[in-house]
Amino acid sequence: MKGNHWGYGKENGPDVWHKNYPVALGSRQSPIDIPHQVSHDPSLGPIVLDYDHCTSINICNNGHSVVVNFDDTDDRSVIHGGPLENPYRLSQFHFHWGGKGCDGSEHTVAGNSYASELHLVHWNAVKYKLFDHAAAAPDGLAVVGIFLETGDDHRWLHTITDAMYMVKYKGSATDFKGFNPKCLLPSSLHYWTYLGSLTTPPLHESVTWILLKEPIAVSEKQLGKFRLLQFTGEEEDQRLRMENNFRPPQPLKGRRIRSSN
Ligand SMILES: NS(=O)(=O)c1ccc(CCCCO)cc1
Ligand SMILES: [Zn+2]
Repeated sequence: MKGNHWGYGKENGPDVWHKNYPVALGSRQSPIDIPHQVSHDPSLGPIVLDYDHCTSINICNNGHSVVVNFDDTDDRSVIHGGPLENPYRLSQFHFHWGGKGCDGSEHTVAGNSYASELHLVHWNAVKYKLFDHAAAAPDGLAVVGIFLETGDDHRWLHTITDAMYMVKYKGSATDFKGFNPKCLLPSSLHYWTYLGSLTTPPLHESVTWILLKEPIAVSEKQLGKFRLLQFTGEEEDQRLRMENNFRPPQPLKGRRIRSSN
């Protein structure tokens, strides 16, 4: 991986991330496979997403995914409840997906992948001053994972896919105001939760994962628009289509996965 930064290719993909990020071989890495039997924990309350005053800022292509960033300078959009001791502030959301007709989720359920996975990234601003401090702390982040399966058009996803032609190349960004990710939630907020990590470098073991059991449906056409994005910048000779930007499941290493009701 000399010089050529981490990515999802043969030379710089998940199998070699450990060379620059040794925590890749750690004891609480993500994603994982969610097995059939998960212990139900009646003490686990509902997860609450207070996004009514959320402020989206822009949508950008960071060379690894397409990301919608939020104003997280105050507690205007937080999640709380469930396994969380504090409220966690919404910072950004992004996606992971596969190639045409291939699955691209990061977490798998009883060995099965979904077409894509949406991550709503939140940080513990009660205990940490900055996102990057929280991102390196064991109780710093809470990521809500939502599975996407192919089916009917998603009524609201078009606002995101329509903006993608503006952020085709790595390093591009455009205004993206007034988007409330509540419209991307499934009808049920039942979830699995476990302690894990960022699924991309720096792979910090700082994430309380909250995976919603119910997937949302998006059309193959909508997913196809994700694949118009490129890993590479406008000025680069190589034109690498952004797809298969997912890390495969990692060893559970004795961790407990809990299920809300
Ligand atoms: N795929 S993920 O939700 O685990 C995720 C979320 C956020 C980051 C950015 C970490 C920046 C550390 O300074 C990286 C990965
Ligand atoms: Zn992610």
